[in-house]
Amino acid sequence: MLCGLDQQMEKKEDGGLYFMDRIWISLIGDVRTIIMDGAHATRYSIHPRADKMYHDLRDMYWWQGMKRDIATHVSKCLTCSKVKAEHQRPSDMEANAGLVSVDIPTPENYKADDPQQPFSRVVPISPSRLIKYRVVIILRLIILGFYLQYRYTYPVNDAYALWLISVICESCFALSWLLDQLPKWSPVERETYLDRLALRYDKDGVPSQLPHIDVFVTTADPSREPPLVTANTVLSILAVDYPVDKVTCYVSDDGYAMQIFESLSETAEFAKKWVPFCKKYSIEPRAPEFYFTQKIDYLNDNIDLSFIKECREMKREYEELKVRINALVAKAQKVSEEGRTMQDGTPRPGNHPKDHPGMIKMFLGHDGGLDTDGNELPRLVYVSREKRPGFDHHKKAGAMNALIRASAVLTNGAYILNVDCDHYFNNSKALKEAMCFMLDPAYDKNICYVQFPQRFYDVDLHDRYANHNMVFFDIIMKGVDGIQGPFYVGTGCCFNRQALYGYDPAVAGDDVERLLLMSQQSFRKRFGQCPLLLVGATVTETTNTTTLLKEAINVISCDYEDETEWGEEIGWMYGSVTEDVLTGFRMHVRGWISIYCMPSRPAFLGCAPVNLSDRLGQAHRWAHGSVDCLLSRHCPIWYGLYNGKLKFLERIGYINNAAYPFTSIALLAYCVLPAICLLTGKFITPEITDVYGMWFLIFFISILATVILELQWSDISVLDWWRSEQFWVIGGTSAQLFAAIQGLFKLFTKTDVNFNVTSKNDDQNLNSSELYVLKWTWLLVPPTIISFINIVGIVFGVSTAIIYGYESWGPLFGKLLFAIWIIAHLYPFLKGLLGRENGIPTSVILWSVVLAMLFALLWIRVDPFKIDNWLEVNIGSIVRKIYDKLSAKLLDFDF
Ligand SMILES: O=c1ccn([C@@H]2O[C@H](COP(=O)(O)OP(=O)(O)O[C@H]3O[C@H](CO)[C@@H](O)[C@H](O)[C@H]3O)[C@@H](O)[C@H]2O)c(=O)[nH]1
Ligand SMILES: [Mn+2]
Repeated sequence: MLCGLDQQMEKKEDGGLYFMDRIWISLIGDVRTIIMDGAHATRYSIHPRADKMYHDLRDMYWWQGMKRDIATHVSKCLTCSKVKAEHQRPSDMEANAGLVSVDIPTPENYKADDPQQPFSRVVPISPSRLIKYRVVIILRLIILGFYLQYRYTYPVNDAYALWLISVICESCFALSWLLDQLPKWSPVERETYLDRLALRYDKDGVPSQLPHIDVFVTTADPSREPPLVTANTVLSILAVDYPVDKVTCYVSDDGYAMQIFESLSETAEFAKKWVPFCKKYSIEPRAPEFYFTQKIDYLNDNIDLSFIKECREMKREYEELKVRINALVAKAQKVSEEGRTMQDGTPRPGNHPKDHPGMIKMFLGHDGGLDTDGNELPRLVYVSREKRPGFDHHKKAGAMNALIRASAVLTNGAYILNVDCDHYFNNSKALKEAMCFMLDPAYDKNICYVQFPQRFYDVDLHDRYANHNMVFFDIIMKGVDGIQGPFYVGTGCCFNRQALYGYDPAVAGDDVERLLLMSQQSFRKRFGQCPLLLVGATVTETTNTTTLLKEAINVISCDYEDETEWGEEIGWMYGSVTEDVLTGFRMHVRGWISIYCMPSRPAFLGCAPVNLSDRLGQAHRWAHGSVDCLLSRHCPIWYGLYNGKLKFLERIGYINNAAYPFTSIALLAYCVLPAICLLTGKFITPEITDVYGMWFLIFFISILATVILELQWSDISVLDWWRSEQFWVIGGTSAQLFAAIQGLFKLFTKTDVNFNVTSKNDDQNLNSSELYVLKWTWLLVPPTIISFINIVGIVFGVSTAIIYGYESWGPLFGKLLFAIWIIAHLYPFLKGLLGRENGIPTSVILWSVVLAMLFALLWIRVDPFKIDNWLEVNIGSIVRKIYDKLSAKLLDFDF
């Protein structure tokens, strides 16, 4: 269908839309000898691609027909009032139109084992579980209402401020809980049928019908993202289980690093041996570093001897590749010290990561040589977009947009999958998994992207800093998947190119119509000057490579985006460090749906930040991005409210995603409260009455019940949940708090946050000592203070209770629980903070602080100088006492 495009654009004047549609019909007619318009049909029947087109069309329209009926399409095409029937089958339609007799299968001869079955299905979550879950949510909401009402109506008279603050905080938490809870109302899980996909698109013996996919890999900083990590990702892509001529791997290098470029050419050479090896033995994963560190059981009886031999051989080859890449890294370090600067120390122009022309280099592919088995390999393209000082390059989003354009010119895959350089393909069928949704006619081409969960390979055993983020990836994402689809999380996501071009789903289905509707001028204004982009979807096989490369260099230049809609309306969105959520949001507003795909073997595995400072830095960047989003014109509360197609609950999900950093202000206050209570002896509620106790208990049980049921349907462990809870408090009192405050500042001053790339270790045997490496940042201050004052509060509370005697334990109990609850949440933080330096375990330091303070206070207790009135003990008196004691000692001292 797309081939006819050029002719159509030329002939636009003489028929417009009507003309186009006639061609479409005549194509069907052409192959099956039904002629609608003799002249056109003969003209196109000679087209060599006609047969393939017929199949495409049949797939597309017949399946849509199952739902909507082909007749509607035909009537639309013919603009013929004769075919009005909305629900006619092809046979009736023939009679009406008097021209169609295509042998499309009718529902009657549709068989169960027919390959034309849906490629995926929604696996419902057990209804009994779901019903229980929903009932509990509603109950919790009611109980929350009563609880809050009780709190509002019984202020604490002797500590009004404490009460007021705590009630405000609790209301904030209630609101944030609600925002968080609503989108989890109807979670779903999915299952794919790769065999059915293969039956229809990828039959043995016939050329594959699967669409072309461009895979994007981004790398930015060679010192934090070692070339070996990127090389492994690239190898896993080149070896992916997908027709080789239908995959192209683009590597975007924002660091303009020699070592990345050169290691890519080494990687391409190595791929010639690695790819056939992977395919021959169907190994997983196809990233050598991770394959070889798996335990391979050479002693297994069934194992093929030739496999053992080749495997050892490959392993040796890979070790050599590693040596070569490491040598390149070492060389580059030397060069960057000498070569990149001029005599006077200023950077050499044109050869600096922040000042250089665009560069593209193609490896492998058609003319890049064959692998050791004589087969072609997927093409590999290195792209480093132009950088000029003084330009806003828009960080990762800018890099992605440059890639969209370069790939449009060079290969123009209908789908785009993007991964971070450290996220390798752990499941070689990942592309096919995505296609199970993209090509499924049941979705009627309404899918903008298929998102895979982020999984990580190098998280410490206890996942101390909640890197796995299970609550997000296994609960929240499944929840929104049941509404309009998961959020885009920046990596491991397969896009429909049309959606990235900013089209609405309804228009995107019909490329031809779309291109015709858009005048040349508005096209330019939107996409920029590149004529090849203009023709968008045309097959560009005829143009020679040099012209294409020249054009590709043009589209990755700095000023290409001037006065276009890149980053504003189309492509990856600018204006936020977390370009990802915003990009997905724009698509959902346009009415697209997205899909969450969780194959049992994780599709991609990435590298998580190892130590506390990196983790907090990342959480800070995310939170900052969310705040940006909330305060930008893309604020999910308002954006597209009137003419957008965002579903209500999906909107709530996005609002929660953008507003969560602000809860941290309430959280901070709430974490300080227990310490104040302990030190002043006051509390946030009037003395604990039976009514309050009852409401609190019921409320607590309802929280527990929702959590338990949630863990049940989502299948995550209590520990995973607890880690997320802990990190909620840790991140909330540091990263998110700062982001919220900075965001508010940014409203007035125009400062921007940096995209500090998270460092990735290429040695995936995690060095546990690194877990405790700590760089000092301001982010650490608030949680440290909170922990400290709460520990002091506990010590103070306990020791005064000891002083008072046991009657005073009663009222203390609530306060102590409150403080311990906070310390328990901050525990991983304290462990990270105190680290394991010099082999002293954290617990020792913690305990010594606690014991020392206890001891000091006990010492006061047995002090011979008794305080007259014990009942008046408060901070003042204790301090006074210590002071008295010290001064007495000092006075005694014989100078
Ligand atoms: O100017 C830049 C900055 C970053 N990157 C790339 O962006 C990716 C993500 O960076 P990373 O430091 O690994 O951030 P993470 O926090 O681990 O990444 C998560 O969060 C980001 C948004 O903050 C998303 O873009 C990522 O896809 C998502 O995995 C990496 O491949 C970088 O090479 C660029 O290409 N250009
Ligand atoms: Mn990362």
